[in-house]
Amino acid sequence: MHSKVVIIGSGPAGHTAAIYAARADLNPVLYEGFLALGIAAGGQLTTTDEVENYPGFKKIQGGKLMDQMREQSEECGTEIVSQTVAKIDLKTRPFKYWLHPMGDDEEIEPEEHTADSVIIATGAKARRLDLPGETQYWGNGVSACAVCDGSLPMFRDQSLVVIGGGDSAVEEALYLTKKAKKVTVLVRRDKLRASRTNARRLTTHPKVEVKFNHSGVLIKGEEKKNGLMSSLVIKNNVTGEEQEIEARGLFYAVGHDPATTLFKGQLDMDEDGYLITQAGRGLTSVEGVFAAGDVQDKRYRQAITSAGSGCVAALEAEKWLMDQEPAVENGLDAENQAEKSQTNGVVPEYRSNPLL
Ligand SMILES: Cc1cc2nc3c(=O)[nH]c(=O)nc-3n(C[C@H](O)[C@H](O)[C@H](O)COP(=O)(O)OP(=O)(O)OC[C@H]3O[C@@H](n4cnc5c(N)ncnc54)[C@H](O)[C@@H]3O)c2cc1C
Repeated sequence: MHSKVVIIGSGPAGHTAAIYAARADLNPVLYEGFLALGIAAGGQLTTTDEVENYPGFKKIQGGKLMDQMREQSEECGTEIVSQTVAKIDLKTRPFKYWLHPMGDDEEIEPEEHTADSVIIATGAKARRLDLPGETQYWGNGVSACAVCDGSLPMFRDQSLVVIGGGDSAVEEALYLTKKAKKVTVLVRRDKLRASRTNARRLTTHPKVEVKFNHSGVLIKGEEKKNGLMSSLVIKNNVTGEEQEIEARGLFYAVGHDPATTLFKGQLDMDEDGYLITQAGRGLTSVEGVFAAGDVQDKRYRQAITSAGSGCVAALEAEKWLMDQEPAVENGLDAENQAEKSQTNGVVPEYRSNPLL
């Protein structure tokens, strides 16, 4: 199969890109994944309950919001394929890619597909600690996103715990202090990895207690269906001593893994594996390949910012494809053809990516 635009990923970034590309008559094909990275089609929002900060919806279930986005992209004309992209070759154009028949652990299908442009919206996965009780109380106290969930009524005027020692952990803990009674921050080592300013803000905040050399051990709570968490057993890593502390909420701030394994060695990435894009435009280091959403954003990681960058990536892809048309329609002369093959398919006068 050959497509003008292929979108990989099915979170808010992927579906927004699909809506824009479909409305521009680009006939996009969106691969929503079959439990890619262990996340259902629809992305991270399918793992949360209430979303209260997506404009237009005062309160909506994460899964429902994503179902509605999917419906909208399909109605606009997107072809949605429930498979995971297993392999991609971005070295020459048209780009080539292959699929897993079903889940990530399945063999790769031999059939080769091609695309003129690719929008990467594969997202990221918040790291979990696999503490006992985590699955039981996930969404009922345990979360991986304070900015997303910290304002929920269940956390107001409550004692909360954040685990992590970097700048994200500090920012998440400070965010929680606005509504919580108390925030305890568990730091595995004897110091924070945050900037000095952030560290000072945290350690001097009247609602915050930082416990260095401490880890979480066991999450406890109500023993009924959808029961809330109520406490956390913690351990002093130096003395081995354990204690139980009051905790209505537990927020992991131990990092995210961007879904970029497919693109290693092909696209520029930062030291944490996030795709590097040109700020505000979604252009990656390869012309014709765009990225949107959490896969290229380690700072904000919100549904609305992902949707916004999905729109940008689709508009950039549309413009870029249009810029290619004269070369295709008018036919390139032999000299240009030779130059094109030597420049990885990029004809200099049609170059729109200033990074190249
Ligand atoms: C528990 C939790 C609660 C949250 N709550 C909120 C909230 O209330 N408000 C808010 O604004 N944000 C919230 N967020 C953050 C928000 O979910 C993310 O910022 C947003 O979903 C990122 O969107 P995305 O489009 O970049 O990708 P993602 O949502 O990460 O989706 C990417 C999708 O692509 C699929 N995929 C990956 N690789 C492939 C492949 N090779 N082939 C095909 N498919 C693939 C993945 O399986 C996944 O389904 C929350 C996050 C979490 C974890």
